Amino acid sequence: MGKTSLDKSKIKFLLLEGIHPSALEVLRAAGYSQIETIPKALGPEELKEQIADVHFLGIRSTTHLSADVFAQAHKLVAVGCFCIGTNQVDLDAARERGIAVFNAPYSNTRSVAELVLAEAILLLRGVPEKNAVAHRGGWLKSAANSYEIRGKTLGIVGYGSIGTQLSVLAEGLGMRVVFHDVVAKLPLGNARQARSLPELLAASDIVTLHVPELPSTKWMIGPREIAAMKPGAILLNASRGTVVEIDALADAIRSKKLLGAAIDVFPTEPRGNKDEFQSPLRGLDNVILTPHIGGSTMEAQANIGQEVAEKLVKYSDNGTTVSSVNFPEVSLPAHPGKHRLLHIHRNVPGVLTQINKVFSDLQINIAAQYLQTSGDVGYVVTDVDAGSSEQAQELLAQVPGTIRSRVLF
Ligand SMILES: NC(=O)C1=CN([C@@H]2O[C@H](COP(=O)(O)OP(=O)(O)OC[C@H]3O[C@@H](n4cnc5c(N)ncnc54)[C@H](O)[C@@H]3O)[C@@H](O)[C@H]2O)C=CC1
Ligand SMILES: O=C(O)CCC(=O)C(=O)O
Repeated sequence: MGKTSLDKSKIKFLLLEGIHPSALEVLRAAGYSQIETIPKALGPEELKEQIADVHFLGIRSTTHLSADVFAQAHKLVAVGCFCIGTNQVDLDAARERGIAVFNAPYSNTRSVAELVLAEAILLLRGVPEKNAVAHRGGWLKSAANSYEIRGKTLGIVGYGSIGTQLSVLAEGLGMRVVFHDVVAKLPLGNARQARSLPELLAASDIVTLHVPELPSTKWMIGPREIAAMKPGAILLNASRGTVVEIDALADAIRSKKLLGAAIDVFPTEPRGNKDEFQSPLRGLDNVILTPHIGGSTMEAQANIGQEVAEKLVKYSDNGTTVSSVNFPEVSLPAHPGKHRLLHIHRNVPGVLTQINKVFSDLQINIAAQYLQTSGDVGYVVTDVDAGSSEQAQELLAQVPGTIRSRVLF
């Protein structure tokens, strides 16, 4: 891969999936003007065409970036996931091509916790079903199967940023909280950590899922786990669509094993608002179906837009990779009066020696140098006096093991 060293006016951003305008404000304020926005996700073929000349790509949860797609993204420097989850991106393939990936790990967590709690209350009162019946001209005034939330047990699977916030909010409403996590976690308030998933399932009136998409969480809730839940319990999933076997859930709702469910994420989701949503859960009145909007509040989206755009700008302007999810993390100071050479390479012995040989052969004085490695990739940043970088940049790009090099003026 060759060198990348561009004037800001030539750097292209492509923002997909209706990323909040706060991102554009940050990019424009930083001097970037070539910014294209598309309100939906793109399929692989369209994506390959669109990203061929793009330097920075912004996506949310629906755009899949595979090794195959990255193979066509010859100019891509970084990807911003304007969300928490990065399961939609082949992070290893990106790193191997020297493409840094960033996300917003916290900004929408409160929004998810609020939605889940509201859904739990509505489902315990049978509101989705009563509402659907009323829309069809019916009248379902009854206390049967309607319960207060206080005193009920909430089982939280995945006690991370979202799970812990939910724990605190639920206890505020008088709920008991039990959680399951693969890591030992400090229980907040009076919550307690279950010894296993089956123990949580057996103890909970409401089970809510807040795990990332991982091989270990794929189809984590299937027929066996649903059978282990209390009769008349409720299942909430605002994590990832691959965590719950949706046919098993539909069966459990139809057989009345479960009283209701709220599902925000699906194994297959439409790419945009004009595409049809298909699911075996359609038509089941006591299932709340939402179009992956757990994090879709104005507050969360504005914050995410700003946060991720700032990370892209920092990487573009200064080389800083702090909080990248797939890349060696380096925090860099400003470099006034210096040129900054960024070198991404295979993490094999001898590359740093070769890099520094370039500077010594050219008799270039190194003002500062930073190195970090992550797995199979190394990242070396070298500040040199302005005016001496051009020849060095050309020779650095030829160092064996180079993945990508860039110079910042
Ligand atoms: N519906 C929506 O719009 C949104 C969905 N999400 C999803 O929610 C997920 C969770 O978000 P955060 O709480 O911020 O993540 P987090 O990383 O803070 O917490 C996840 C927790 O799950 C635990 N975990 C991992 N594997 C597990 C397993 N097999 N069993 C039990 N626990 C396990 C981890 O140890 C961690 O404590 C995200 O990865 C994302 O996929 C996030 C934001 C919005
Ligand atoms: O808002 C989105 O597009 C995705 C939210 C989400 O699932 C996440 O943040 O991981």
